[in-house]
Amino acid sequence: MSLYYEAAAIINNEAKVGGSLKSRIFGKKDLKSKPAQVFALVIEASKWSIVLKDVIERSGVLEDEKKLTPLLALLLTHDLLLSKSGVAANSNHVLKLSINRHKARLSAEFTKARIRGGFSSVEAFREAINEGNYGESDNSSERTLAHPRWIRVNTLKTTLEEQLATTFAGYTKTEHLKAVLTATGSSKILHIDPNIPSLLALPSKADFAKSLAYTSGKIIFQDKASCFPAYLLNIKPENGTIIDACAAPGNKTTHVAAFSYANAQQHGSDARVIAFERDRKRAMALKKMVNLAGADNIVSIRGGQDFLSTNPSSEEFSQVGALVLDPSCSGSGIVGRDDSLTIHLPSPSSRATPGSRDTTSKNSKKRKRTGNVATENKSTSTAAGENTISLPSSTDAQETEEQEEEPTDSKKDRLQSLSTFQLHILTHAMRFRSATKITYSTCSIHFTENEGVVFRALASDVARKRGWRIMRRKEQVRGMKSWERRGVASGEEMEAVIGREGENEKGKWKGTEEEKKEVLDACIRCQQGTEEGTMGFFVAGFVRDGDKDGEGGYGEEVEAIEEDKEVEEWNGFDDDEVEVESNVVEAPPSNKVIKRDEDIPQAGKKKKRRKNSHL
Ligand SMILES: C[S@@+](CC[C@H](N)C(=O)[O-])C[C@H]1O[C@@H](n2cnc3c(N)ncnc32)[C@H](O)[C@@H]1O
Repeated sequence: MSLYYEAAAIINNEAKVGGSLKSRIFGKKDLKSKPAQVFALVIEASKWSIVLKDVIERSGVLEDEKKLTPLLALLLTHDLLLSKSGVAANSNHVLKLSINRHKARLSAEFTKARIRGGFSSVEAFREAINEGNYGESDNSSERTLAHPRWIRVNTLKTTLEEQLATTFAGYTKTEHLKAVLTATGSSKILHIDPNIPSLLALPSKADFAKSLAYTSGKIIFQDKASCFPAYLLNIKPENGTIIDACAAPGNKTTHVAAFSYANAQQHGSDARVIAFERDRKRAMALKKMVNLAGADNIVSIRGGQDFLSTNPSSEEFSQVGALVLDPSCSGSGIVGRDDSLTIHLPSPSSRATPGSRDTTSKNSKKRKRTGNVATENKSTSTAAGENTISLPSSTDAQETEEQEEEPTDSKKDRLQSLSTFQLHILTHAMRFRSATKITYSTCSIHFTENEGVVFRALASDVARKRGWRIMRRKEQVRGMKSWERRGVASGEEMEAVIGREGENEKGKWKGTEEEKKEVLDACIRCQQGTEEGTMGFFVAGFVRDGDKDGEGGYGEEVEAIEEDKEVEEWNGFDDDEVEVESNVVEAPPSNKVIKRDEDIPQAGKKKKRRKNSHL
């Protein structure tokens, strides 16, 4: 099969597998073409498709070449006109012959498109395409909200002021995040986040991956929501050593290290963080990140070590005063930065008439970018009459979730087993002798993994015996207290975790309506696709008075876990798939409207974890 057939099959997801485009290509064992070549072709052709669609239609290729599908025509035209090495096939290959027959017309239409766009050279045209400026409306109110490029200034190595004066010199500050969300790719604006210290929002296409500041660890790509847990911990001298229980790839570890260091500097104490990462491979990524961030003197990495196998009463953890828990989750809140890959397909029967040639706006920059359309197997027609293949944007993904009726039984089961594992991590953390503060977070939008786990943890034996309670909103650090999006729960969801009046049900939370509201108000949520520019995320803090040191023995909820011989655990999508592998691009499964969670079982690793021996 040629490169073009293989690329088309991948885009159409004929193998019906989940996961990112990258993983589908690089994980496909029977590819004849080089995976990197297929990947590059798909990405480049999708970027140019907004131009090539018109070029192909105006050339009438599809009317003359009945064997070419719109997608094949697009891929071939891309290579014919834009690849240095041309169409990658033998000169007598049927595809090469059919596209070559139209070379003169295609080239002429491409030149016209370039001139209409006001580009003096192909290089200038390419630059606009790469920066996402082509096809953008000039009117910011007409532009769709893009997920910003969040950049955390790593205060272990530099300061916000220094970065503003160097890496971001030439950028204009805006008070309004929305200006960043609707900015064109080349806009040099930035917004200093009002909630998280030393955090910046830049337009989504801002590319600092090759900047010295990034390669030297002075700036870190980290979604705003992902900065909440370390900040909410509000590290104080009395917190002693901090544990990050689920650390790789290390965004939160290095953030905690930065806060610990600042705290130590201020109070003349030591900064010490212990980072657990059960997966050895991921522990290597963690080590790299910790070194790059200049946190290696602060963070001691326990690579390949299961946090759940630690003994909370052991001497080595006697100084642990606070823990950050960011366990594996369904990842349903993750916004793949590049998951809105959209391919504009030429229509088979729309050779432009002379009149229509003239009506295309002189400058396609005026044309509004086609909205992403959740598609089925075939390309779909948008209201604008465009055929596109696309993955839902972050907003679409959210809508898909909301439109979803009842979660299926298998999805419910999966969330249930995830939440059992998450509760286990949380109640284990509550046993550390000197611990008085915990943050628990997920990048999930599901109650079961979020507020549900919080209520179940509060009702656990260990929480009651050791005096753990929710960190109330009024006790939270300023930027978190002022964050408006708080915990949510429907009556039905609450029923699952709240005990009935007059009944003594094991592991069920009991409290007044007022107390329930207080817990929900203490929980912090982020929602993807909003004007807040975050991914979907959840975090809650727990505190206790240090003088209450009940036994904290293993309670009923853990016994319940022990009864399952094995805890099935989903390893989920992790931050690194968003922040570290920021180039991951997803293409659509071919046969259905995408629901993020449906991708999960194939996309990540599902593991059977043996129950901990010490429990
Ligand atoms: C959501 S990711 C953590 C992301 C990380 N906190 C960050 O901000 O970069 C969860 C990680 O926890 C690890 N993990 C899951 N269970 C664990 C356990 N019991 N002990 C240690 N690590 C665990 C997983 O391998 C995975 O790398």
